[in-house]
Amino acid sequence: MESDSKKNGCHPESCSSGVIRLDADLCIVYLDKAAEATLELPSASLIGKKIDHVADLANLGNLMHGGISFSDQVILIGGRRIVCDFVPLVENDLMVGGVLSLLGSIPDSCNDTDDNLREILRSTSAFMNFDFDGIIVVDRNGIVVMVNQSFARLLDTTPQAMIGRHVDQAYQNSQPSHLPMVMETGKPDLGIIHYFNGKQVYANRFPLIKEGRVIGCVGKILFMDIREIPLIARQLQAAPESKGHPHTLNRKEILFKYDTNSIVGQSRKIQEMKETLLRVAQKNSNVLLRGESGTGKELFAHAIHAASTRHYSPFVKVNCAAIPEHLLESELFGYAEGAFTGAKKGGQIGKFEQAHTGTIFLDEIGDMPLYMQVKILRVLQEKELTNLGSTKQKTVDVRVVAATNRNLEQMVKEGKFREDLYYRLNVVALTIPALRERKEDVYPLTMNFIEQFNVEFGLSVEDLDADAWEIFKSYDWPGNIRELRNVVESAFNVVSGHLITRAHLPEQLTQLCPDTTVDSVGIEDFIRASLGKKDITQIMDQFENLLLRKAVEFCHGNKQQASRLLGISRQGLYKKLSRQAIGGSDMDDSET
Ligand SMILES: Nc1ncnc2c1ncn2[C@@H]1O[C@H](COP(=O)(O)OP(=O)(O)OP(=O)(O)O)[C@@H](O)[C@H]1O
Repeated sequence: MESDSKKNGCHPESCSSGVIRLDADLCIVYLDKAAEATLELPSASLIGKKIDHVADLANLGNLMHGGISFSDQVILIGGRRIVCDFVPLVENDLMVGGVLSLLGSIPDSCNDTDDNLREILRSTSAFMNFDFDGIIVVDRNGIVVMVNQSFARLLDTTPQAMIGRHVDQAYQNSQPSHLPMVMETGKPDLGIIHYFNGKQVYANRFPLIKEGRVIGCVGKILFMDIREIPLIARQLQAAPESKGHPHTLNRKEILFKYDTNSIVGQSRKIQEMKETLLRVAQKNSNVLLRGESGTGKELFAHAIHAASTRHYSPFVKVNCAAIPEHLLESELFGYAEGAFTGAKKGGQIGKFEQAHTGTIFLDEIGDMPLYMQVKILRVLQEKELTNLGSTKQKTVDVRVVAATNRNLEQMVKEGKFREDLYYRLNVVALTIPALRERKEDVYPLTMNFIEQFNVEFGLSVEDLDADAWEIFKSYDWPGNIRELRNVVESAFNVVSGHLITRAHLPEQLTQLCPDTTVDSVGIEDFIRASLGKKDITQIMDQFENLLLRKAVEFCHGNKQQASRLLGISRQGLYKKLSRQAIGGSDMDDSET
């Protein structure tokens, strides 16, 4: 029988913490009080010492020397196991030192790890952290002694929170671990499907046997989601053999165009929405996305799919407003061979079937005709559909994400939208706020689009000038993010330098925020209005413009005299007039 403390496990104590700064040779240059306490030596005797003289780093030492960061790894200090992170300090591509953060110790009282197992852990800890597949190691008592980041991430936790706990306590929201059973039988458990935090994973488990004795057990997750397996098989089958080398599967290839990271925005509203989205995505409920046109409803729909367990299955978009009414039914539900004149041989699969096991995105759902609403409701309720021209019922498993910018409640009242369908779709409603309600997102969105268009246009635009930013901030963006994106794109068509200025923006924006000129408000007010919005070159430009015009005016248009008045050559004056686009700047010899 295990003691209670063992059963409950122990996890790192926060008391053994601290920060140690190291130089390029991994000698201690600074340590805080907490680290001093953890090392149990006064700082004076530690400064200048090599870190591997005071701690057993095992293979982690190689990583530190190589300037490679790691987190949640175990080192030994005075026989105690301390969980730590390492971040190298790099200048001009050279490692100039690093910071070792001690996160907490795993108490000895909870850890009578076998020496043989300790040795295995010491020699494998470094590579385990970088393994893409999830790996966990428990000692013979079932206490987690090592777990890598991939594994912990699957459980929405960190290695630090798991190490030291009994494996029964360490898995949240999952089937109980089979590792204790494998240790009991001493036999490997291969190709097992295990339910882990909302996903079915494919795993192997091996007992660790030394001198005929089980000293622990390793679990290794081979596929983080078993739906990956047929996909990989399909990709391998389709691999071009003619190239002479096997097609290596890049996991990115099976990922998506957009995911939650594609949603740019730092406003509280958008951050909260992203959190809700991640929570909602894990469930299977239908989602209704509301928001004005261009707020990002489609982007959110993609992100929900990408964050859901359906993400290896298709995401199928249907724009309900764009499909001619007479084609809607066959588009959505497919048709059987010979269903109507001109029907394809073999029939056609509909959008719902295409989305089987995945997500269907019904955009502009408010534009769906009433008779089609009934049919959609049936698919949602019965999970069954019938192809046009057929009597055979087919089962479909789809999650519906619908979107609209129309007032569905009003449409229900007016009898234009079915109430029962409304409730079916509105299980989870997410309303994306208009851009004018979260102006703080204008900056990150603009910078994000600048980055995208730099690649697309082959330019190196860096920023907007202060005046253009002012316009962006005061404009209301009725077309929301789509309009912002279009404005940045149109600026890319005319910009030549590193900055987007007022001159590159469309009239609809600049008209609403007229420029303050010296002429319109006078010198004092112009300076007051410009400081902080325009830089010195722009302000001086305005003064030069005024001065040039006044000089030419004073000389009744005689540029020769005006140039003398300004103390510059005639050519110099023409150049300046031309640069400032002041009229009559063509060389006119008659004036000489
Ligand atoms: N938060 C965001 N971060 C980055 N890009 C965004 C964001 N929101 C929207 N976009 C971009 O803005 C454009 C419009 O977004 P989207 O098509 O998703 O809007 P929508 O609400 O579905 O519009 P509509 O109602 O007109 O169909 C797209 O190019 C999209 O990628």
